[in-house]
Amino acid sequence: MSTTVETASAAARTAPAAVIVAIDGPSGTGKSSTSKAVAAQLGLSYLDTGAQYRAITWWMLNNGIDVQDAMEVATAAAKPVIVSGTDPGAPTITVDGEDASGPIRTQEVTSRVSAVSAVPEVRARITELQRSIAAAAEGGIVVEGRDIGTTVLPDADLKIFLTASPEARAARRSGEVRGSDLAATKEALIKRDAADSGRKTSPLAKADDAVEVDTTELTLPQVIECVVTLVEEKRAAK
Ligand SMILES: Nc1ncnc2c1ncn2[C@@H]1O[C@H](COP(=O)(O)OP(=O)(O)O)[C@@H](O)[C@H]1O
Ligand SMILES: Nc1ccn([C@H]2C[C@H](O)[C@@H](COP(=O)(O)OP(=O)(O)O)O2)c(=O)n1
Repeated sequence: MSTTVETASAAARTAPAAVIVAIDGPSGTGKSSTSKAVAAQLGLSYLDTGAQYRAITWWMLNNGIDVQDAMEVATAAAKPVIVSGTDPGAPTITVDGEDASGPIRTQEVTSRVSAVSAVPEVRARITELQRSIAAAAEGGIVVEGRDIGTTVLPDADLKIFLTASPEARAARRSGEVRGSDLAATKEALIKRDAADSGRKTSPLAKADDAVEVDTTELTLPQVIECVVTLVEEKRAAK
């Protein structure tokens, strides 16, 4: 009996406390790259919530749903089965059992995702899924998106809001696609940010208690180091 108690308390002394980290911000600020690296370095799970909104958008487009028709989108919102893998070293996403990780990154999905993700029934469904994934991550999790700190996980242990100038963000994004037009990338990115920030239901916003990190002049390793330090401080205080 006493051995069990001693073993349990020894484990509590050695295992780091589980932390829930919310990382939000607009497109191209470094959320995905930072979140994956931080989670991998600290042994946490990882969830890309943008991939889930992209996945439901991809399903709508494949199933003949008019994504400009909010009623049609709302009616279909419960149909696709979306499963996210939370290993930061190999994140996965399937829709109705099919690997969706490639097709969700097409230009067509990118240009439609803001309309679909503005529909309240879509947000309710995906938010519930995100909360259940976070609750199941026993060792802690880094969840990245637009409304994680404000709506999905308002009690997160640490909230980070990443920003960067539109110029830096557009340069990063267009650097990913060979031959892409920088001006057009910047215009599309600003348009998507405006749609995501302007929607009624849980818009892109910084939570009052989030730490804002401007990544414009920082390298990715510097941003990762900054967030790792913040997470370690929170863990130590738990
Ligand atoms: N601080 C940084 N400096 C330079 N490039 C960066 C930085 N952070 C991210 N990147 C690069 O910018 C691109 C977009 O980053 P990503 O993590 O996908 O952003 P987000 O998830 O916020 O849209 C990626 O190619 C990534 O490697
Ligand atoms: N928590 C979230 C995450 C993403 N979304 C929506 C709004 C975004 O424009 C799209 C795509 O998100 P994603 O993070 O993949 O976007 P990036 O192109 O990586 O910046 O999904 C959202 O509404 N709420």
